[in-house]
Amino acid sequence: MFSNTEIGIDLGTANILIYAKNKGIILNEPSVVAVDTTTNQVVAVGNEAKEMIGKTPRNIVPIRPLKDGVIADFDMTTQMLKAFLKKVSKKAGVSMRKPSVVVCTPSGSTAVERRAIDNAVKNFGAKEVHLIEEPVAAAIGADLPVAEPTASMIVDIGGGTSEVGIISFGGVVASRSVRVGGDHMDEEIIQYIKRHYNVLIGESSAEKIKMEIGYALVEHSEEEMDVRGRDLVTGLPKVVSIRSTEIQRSIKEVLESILHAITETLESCPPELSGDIVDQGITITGGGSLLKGMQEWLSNEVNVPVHLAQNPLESVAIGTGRSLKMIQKLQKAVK
Ligand SMILES: Nc1ncnc2c1ncn2[C@@H]1O[C@H](COP(=O)(O)OP(=O)(O)OP(=O)(O)O)[C@@H](O)[C@H]1O
Repeated sequence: MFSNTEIGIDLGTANILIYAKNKGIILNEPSVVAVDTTTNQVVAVGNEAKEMIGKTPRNIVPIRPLKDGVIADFDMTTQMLKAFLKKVSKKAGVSMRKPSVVVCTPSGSTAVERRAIDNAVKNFGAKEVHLIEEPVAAAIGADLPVAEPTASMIVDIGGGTSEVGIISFGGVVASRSVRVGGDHMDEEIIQYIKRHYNVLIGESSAEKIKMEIGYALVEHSEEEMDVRGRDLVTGLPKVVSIRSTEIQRSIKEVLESILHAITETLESCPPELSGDIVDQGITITGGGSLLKGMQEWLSNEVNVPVHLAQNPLESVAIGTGRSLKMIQKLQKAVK
């Protein structure tokens, strides 16, 4: 049924990934656009635009059109999507003649936004466009047996949202979506350092701290890191030394919200499927699953084995691309 190029797009809050059949991931860039406010034109997208954050002249504003799992700026989201599609058609040598496209959208997007994304991709020349739910895409990408009559549980911890789903027979049996993810951990780190040290640090620094010395709520040997920012009292640059236990404390609430979504989903799982989850465990995907200690902490909390997917950052995109074949089987992957 899909005779032309088959493309899967993970339209994430933090990153956008494009997957092409037989080629794999052909684009993986931050979901950022840089806009010239004097002309309202997009001047850069992706990596180039992200590098501009906090460093541009006043008229060039880098924005994240997707925020907290929803499309915050629709016009910019479609412009960004078009720019990326153009880029892959030029660079990756993927023919964009009437591609069949599956897009995984943030769970919080409304029917109007979904329709508009559908239109934006169709305007680009797509022959057909399907939208897919994030947990299903993540589960397919993580090689879980989604079409089997056995329950697979997936937790995708992204930048703006965390999605929990139990899937069986190609359909979602139970799910939860919370608007917390890795980006909120960064925000909490910024606030913590501001409150305790009177120093303001940028988003990129906060993300770096999280990746280097951030831990889920597990015991670990203390680590330290020097952080550069602006002293809020003197206005001058300042370096402070931060400990990993401080970072752990600052992101505790975000972690607990994710855990709460998992326990709620387990509670709403039909009893005959709960046994499968105890046997198979839970698979975690998304950038947030890479936080140190995440696997250990979650399995301790829910008393079920937790596995890290093979390509946690790419699972949704891979699953989105692969789902083209299964699209008719997937109950919820409808236009
Ligand atoms: N090694 C790591 N340790 C901790 N966090 C990480 C690591 N690598 C990436 N992240 C975080 O993962 C998040 C991005 O994850 P991902 O790319 O899966 O999100 P997304 O799909 O764009 O977002 P969403 O699913 O909310 O739309 C960011 O907050 C990033 O800082």
